[in-house]
Amino acid sequence: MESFTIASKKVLTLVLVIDKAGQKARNLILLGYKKRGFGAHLWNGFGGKVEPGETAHEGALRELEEEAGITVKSEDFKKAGILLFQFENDPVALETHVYKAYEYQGQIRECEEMRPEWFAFDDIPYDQMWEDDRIWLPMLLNGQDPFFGRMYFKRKALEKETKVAPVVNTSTSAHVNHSTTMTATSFTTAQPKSGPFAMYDHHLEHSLQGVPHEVALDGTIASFEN
Ligand SMILES: Nc1[nH]c(=O)nc2c1ncn2[C@H]1C[C@H](O)[C@@H](COP(=O)(O)OP(=O)(O)OP(=O)(O)O)O1
Repeated sequence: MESFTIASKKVLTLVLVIDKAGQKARNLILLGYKKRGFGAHLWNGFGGKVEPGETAHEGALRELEEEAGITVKSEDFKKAGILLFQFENDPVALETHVYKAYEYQGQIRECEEMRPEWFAFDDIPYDQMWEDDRIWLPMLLNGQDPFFGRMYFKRKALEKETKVAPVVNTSTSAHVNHSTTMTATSFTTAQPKSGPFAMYDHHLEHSLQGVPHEVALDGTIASFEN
């Protein structure tokens, strides 16, 4: 039975850097190819867990520097939204604070976790990104932020035919043929062995709305302060 009860949450950050005067006057977005960890093998913004004593804003700036080698002045750093990711039967919700920046300082560099690359707005690799990105990233790029999104990753049953070997009934020596259809429910918040995160074994539902001043999330409050 599906359950989306939140017992606790992790606060994460996600930063999108945009170059409006990019190559050949095309708008560009900086994404990172995640080489390991949560979301490995996907292109994503830069970010991670907010550390104790840090605000989401501070954590986002720190992660951007760690993962892409660049800094953004506080006044150029804008909150674009909050996304709450919930996984069926997982009581830990991921509250992700999304930021955008149009200016940055420093030299973009690869690190052991992320390989940064610029993409034209019309060439964003949505099929190699988290499934929810195609819902809210266009809003961010079109200036339709701030937004609040609640994304539900539901389990999807996978039909798997498993033929069980014939069983020999020793008392009668008769062959009894069993052919069983097994249904495997496959879902994980960890990464799959290969390819993008659970692209085939979950089903995404979502609701998006403008951000109220404070967002109540089953008893928890996410303040929408920058
Ligand atoms: N559904 C989703 N869509 C999306 O676009 N980004 C997501 C996402 N779920 C998580 N993220 C982002 C948020 C955050 O930037 C990153 C996960 O950060 P984590 O810190 O958990 O991962 P790491 O394994 O890199 O851990 P660190 O050791 O903290 O760097 O993935």
